[in-house]
Amino acid sequence: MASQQQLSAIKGAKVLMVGAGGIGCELLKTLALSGFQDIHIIDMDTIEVSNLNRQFLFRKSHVGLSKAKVARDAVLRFRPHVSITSYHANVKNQEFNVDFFKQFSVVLNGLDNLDARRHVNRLCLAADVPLVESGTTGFLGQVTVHVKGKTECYECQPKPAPKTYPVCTITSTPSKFVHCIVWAKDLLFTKLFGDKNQENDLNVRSSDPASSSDHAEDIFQLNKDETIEHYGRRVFDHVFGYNIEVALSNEDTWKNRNKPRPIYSRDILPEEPTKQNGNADKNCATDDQSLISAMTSLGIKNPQEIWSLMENSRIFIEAIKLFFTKREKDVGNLAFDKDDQLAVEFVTAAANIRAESFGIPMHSLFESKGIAGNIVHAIATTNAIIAGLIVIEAIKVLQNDANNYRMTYCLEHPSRKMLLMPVEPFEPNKSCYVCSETPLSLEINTHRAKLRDFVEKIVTAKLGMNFPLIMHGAALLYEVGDDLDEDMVANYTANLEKVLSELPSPVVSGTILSVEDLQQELSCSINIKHRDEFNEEKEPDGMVLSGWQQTPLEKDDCSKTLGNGESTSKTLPSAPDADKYDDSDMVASGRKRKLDEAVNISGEANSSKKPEVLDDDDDDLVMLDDGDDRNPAINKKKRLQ
Ligand SMILES: Nc1ncnc2c1ncn2[C@@H]1O[C@H](COP(=O)(O)OP(=O)(O)OP(=O)(O)O)[C@@H](O)[C@H]1O
Ligand SMILES: [Zn+2]
Repeated sequence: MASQQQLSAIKGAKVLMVGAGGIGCELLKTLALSGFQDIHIIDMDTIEVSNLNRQFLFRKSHVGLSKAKVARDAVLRFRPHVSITSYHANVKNQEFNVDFFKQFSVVLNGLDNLDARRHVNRLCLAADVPLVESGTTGFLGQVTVHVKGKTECYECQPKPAPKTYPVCTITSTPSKFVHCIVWAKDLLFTKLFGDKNQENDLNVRSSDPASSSDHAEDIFQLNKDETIEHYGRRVFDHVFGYNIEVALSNEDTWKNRNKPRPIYSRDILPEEPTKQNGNADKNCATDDQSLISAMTSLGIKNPQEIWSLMENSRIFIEAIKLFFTKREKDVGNLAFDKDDQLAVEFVTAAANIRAESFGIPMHSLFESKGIAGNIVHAIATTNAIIAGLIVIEAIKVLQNDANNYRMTYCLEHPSRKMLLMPVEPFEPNKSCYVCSETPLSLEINTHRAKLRDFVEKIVTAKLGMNFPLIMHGAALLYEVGDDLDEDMVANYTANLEKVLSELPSPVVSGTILSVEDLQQELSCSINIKHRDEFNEEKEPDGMVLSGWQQTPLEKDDCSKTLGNGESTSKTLPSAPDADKYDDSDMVASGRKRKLDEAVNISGEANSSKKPEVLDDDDDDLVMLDDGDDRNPAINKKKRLQ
C-alpha cells in the first residue's frame, strides 16, 4: 500500500513513457493501477502478430495499428479517468525537444535499442528530468535510475560491444554451433547472395595459400552454361568437401582437435535431381517473396525438427535454386535477415552440414533462427517484474528520495537467496563526455581523413548525434538541419569531401573541434592529434577516439573478429557479477562502497554478513566491461571484487 505521501506524489506527477512494447505494456498497466493520472506514451511501431504473446494490451484485431494508441485505449477501458496521451512517433523526432521533455516529472524508458536510449538520456539531462531506464533479455533484466548531478547518466558506463568470434575459429576451427551459424550467414550467404566484391574470409587457408585461392577464384560464380543444380553441388563440394580437405592438410591445426570430415554431395544426394515430395507450385504461385521456401518445395514442415544430413543437403541445394530462379533480382544485394524465410533455411542447412563435418550437434530451423537472429526469447514475467521495479523507482524519484534510489538487476538464478539484486546507484562519471565537460581526444590522419570520415565514424556512429554542428573556433565546418539554405548545404557538402587539413579552417594537430547536437543540447570538445599510421585490423576506423567508452571486443589469438548481430542486452548496463561478490571494498567514482550496502528491494539495508552464494553457475551474468584497461576506475567499480 502506498503511503499518503507517495499517493500525492503519484497523483501530481506527469509521466513520459518511451516504448509501448513488452516492458511498456506492463508499465502502462502498472502506472494506471498505481494511481498515476497523467501519462504520455511515445512508440513509433505498429503491432505485429509476434508481439501478441506478451504485449497483453494488444489483440489480433490490433495488428497493424499504433502500439501507443492501442495501449492507451486498452488501459482507458479499465481506468477511464486517467489522462493518457499517445504519440505514434519516433522519440528522436524534433517535436520531442528539450521543452517537450521539461513538462514531465519523470521519464520511463521501455526501449529496445541503444540509439534511442542514448537520445532520451541526453534530452533528460538537457531538460533536467529524471530518467528511469530499463531492459530485459530473457530471464535477465535491470532498472536503473539517472538523475542529473546525483547519479551516473545512462552513458557514464561503457556499453558492451556485440559478441564477436575470432575469424580463425569461424573459418577453420568451429567448436560450437554458433560458429557454424556465423560462418553460414556472414561468410557463405554473403558470398553467394550478397556483394561478391566484399572481402570475405570464406576460404580455409591451406598450407599452400596460392593453390587454395586459385581454386576458389571463380567457384562462387554461376557459369553461363551450367544448371543451377550443378552450381549448387559445385558450391557444396567446394565448401564442405574441398575446403575441409585443404584444412586437413594443415596437420598442426588438428594436433589437439578433432579432425573434420569432408562431405561431398555425391555421397549424400542421388546424382539426378531429387524428385520432390513437396509443393514447388506453391512457390511458383506466390508473388510474396518472403513466402518462397525450400521447405515448402521439399514438403518439410516442422521447423522444430532437426533435419537429417540428407534433408539439410537438399534444402541447401533447393534454397540456392530458389534464390537464383525466384529471387534473382535480390541476388548480389542480400544481407542475412532473420525474417527472410529462405535465407534462414539456407543458413540452417549450411550451418548443419558444417556442424556435421566438425562433429558438432545439428540444430532445428527454429533454434538456428534464434541463434542467427540473436534472438533471446522474451519472457513476459521478466517484463512484468521490471515494470513493477520501474514504478517503485519512479515513486522514489518523485519524492526526491535520493538515498533510496536503487539500480536493480533481475537474475536468472538466485544469488544470496535473491532473484532481484538492488545496488546503490553510482555517482556521475567525471570523465563522461555526455554529462560532464571532459573533452574527448581523437587521433586521426589529418592529411588523409576527410570530414565525411569524421562525421560518419565519430560524430554519428560513436557519439550518436542526430543533428550535429561542427565548429573550429568561430568557423562552422558542418551542420545538419531542416532550415539550412541551399548555399549552406552546398558548402557543407563540399566540406565533407575535403581532407581535414584542407578545410577552409584547417583541422590539424592541436585543433580543438567543438561538436554539438542542437536537438539533444549536447556539446563536446574534441582535441585533434595527427597520427600517420593506423593498424588496419585493430583500428579499422583509421582513427582512435579516447574518452569515449565502449567495451573492447573479446581478445583471442586471431586479431580479426566476426560478430553475430546485436543483442538487446548490449544496450543495458552490465549487471554486477553476483557470484563473484565478496565483502571487500569497491571503488565507485572516487568513493568507496561496501558490498553490504547492497539493499533489498524495499530499500532497507541488508545485513552486513558475507553474501551467501547459492548458485555458482555464473554464465548468466557476464562481466561485459572486463578487461577495459583504458578506464580502470570503471572497470573496478563494476567488478565488485
Ligand atoms: N526511437 C524510438 N522511438 C519510439 N519508440 C521506439 C524507438 N525505438 C524503439 N521503440 C519502441 O520500443 C519498444 C520496445 O519494445 P520491445 O523490446 O518489446 O520490442 P518489440 O519490437 O515490441 O518486440 P520484438 O523486438 O521482440 O519483436 C517497441 O515497441 C519499439 O517500437
Ligand atoms: Zn554520464
